[in-house]
Amino acid sequence: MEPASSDIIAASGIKRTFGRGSGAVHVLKGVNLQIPSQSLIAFKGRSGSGKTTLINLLSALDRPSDGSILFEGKELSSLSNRERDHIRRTRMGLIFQSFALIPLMSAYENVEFVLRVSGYPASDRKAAAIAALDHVGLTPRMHHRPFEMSGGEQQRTAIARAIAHKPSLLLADEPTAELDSRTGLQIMKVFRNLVETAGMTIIMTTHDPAIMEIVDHVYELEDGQIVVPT
Ligand SMILES: Nc1ncnc2c1ncn2[C@@H]1O[C@H](COP(=O)(O)OP(=O)(O)OP(=O)(O)O)[C@@H](O)[C@H]1O
Repeated sequence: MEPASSDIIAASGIKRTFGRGSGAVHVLKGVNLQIPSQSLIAFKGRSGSGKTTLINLLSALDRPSDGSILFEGKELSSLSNRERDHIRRTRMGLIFQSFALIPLMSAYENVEFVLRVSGYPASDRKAAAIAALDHVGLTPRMHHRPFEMSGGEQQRTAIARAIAHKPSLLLADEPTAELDSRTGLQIMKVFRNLVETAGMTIIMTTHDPAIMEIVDHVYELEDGQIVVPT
């Protein structure tokens, strides 16, 4: 199938093998994917099926052993490391299961700090951090440090940090795994709002059937390939 211009990601024949020779592990064996812009997508699959490996490839943290990944029409593997870093820092946001916040900094400082180290213009940093925290409903808690916040608030801080530079793609590896189901659904509301109001595309991994019910598409990884999208 030809990639449609409205696809933010078009990947074909992606393979990823770790190791060599008799010790080689063939994790992805020819994954094809087309992700429409402004959609909320989940990858599912048993533990070890390659979800994190795929997220690392789509976010240009890793390179495929074979195959092509077009992100906003650009072939990621043809770019230098510097160009890939630039795309990741400007067009993508990453969120992890463990939040990964800096403990001694407030929510606001956590967001502002990441803008600072990624070279975001100094004159716009304060406004961008405040807008991102507002987007996830954290304005009242922005001067609290992580240990003074609930798990859901900490994850919303991590989301604010990932969206403050206004990326087009948000990649989230198990973002609700450490949260109870009610809080997990609140995070999904934040994601849905980002898709609807900020026009982002969100790709997440999950094991939670309740979450698979509320995303736009679920892709299942099995035996190194994507099986029937639902
Ligand atoms: N750098 C690496 N070197 C060798 N093997 C690796 C490497 N990274 C991942 N693997 C292997 O690839 C397979 C897929 O791992 P991956 O973390 O992508 O699975 P997953 O679907 O995200 O699992 P989980 O649901 O448990 O997080 C596993 O067998 C893992 O051991």
